[in-house]
Amino acid sequence: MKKIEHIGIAVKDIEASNALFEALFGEPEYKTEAVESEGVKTSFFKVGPNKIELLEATKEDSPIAKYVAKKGEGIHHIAFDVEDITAEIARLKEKGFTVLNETPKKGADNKLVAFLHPKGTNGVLVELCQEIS
Ligand SMILES: CC[C@@H](C(=O)O)C(=O)SCCNC(=O)CCNC(=O)[C@H](O)C(C)(C)COP(=O)(O)OP(=O)(O)OC[C@H]1O[C@@H](n2cnc3c(N)ncnc32)[C@H](O)[C@@H]1OP(=O)(O)O
Ligand SMILES: [Co+2]
Repeated sequence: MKKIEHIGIAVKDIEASNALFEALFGEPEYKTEAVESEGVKTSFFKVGPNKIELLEATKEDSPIAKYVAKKGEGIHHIAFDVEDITAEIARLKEKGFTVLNETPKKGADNKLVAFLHPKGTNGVLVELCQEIS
């Protein structure tokens, strides 16, 4: 894994949270994108070299809707940048991690993504991200 690609924060109202995080960071979001397959609207902020992803659910069975209903708003996942997501999935499976989608799927911001189950990672939902070239 190369670096943290982004930190994902689950929110109830992305418009209100965009204003809040703009006030916090001093810069507005640089991108917004809906990802239908995950049932989310996202927005992205740059903080120096780091990236924050806000996620609001757009449907009831979205992972974000379930998470907010159970735990409330807050840090939902940590995403790591990887060179070769298919190789990384194979390596982590071999190590005994539970990969939630063995076939990488299209995420936001031009990435292929895969997730590890938080039950196998001390309660942290881990996302792997590979830049689509
Ligand atoms: C925008 C695209 C992409 C990007 O490009 O960046 C994204 O970031 S998409 C983000 C949203 N998508 C996902 O999260 C996909 C992966 N997640 C899942 O497949 C599911 O959420 C899950 C992790 C398998 C949980 O689903 P499910 O079992 O249906 O939900 P439960 O509510 O029953 O949870 C079971 C268990 O897991 C705990 N949990 C759930 N989510 C998290 C989390 N984010 N972090 C830590 N723990 C989590 C939940 O609390 C339950 O625990 P117990 O209550 O102790 O059983
Ligand atoms: Co993410």
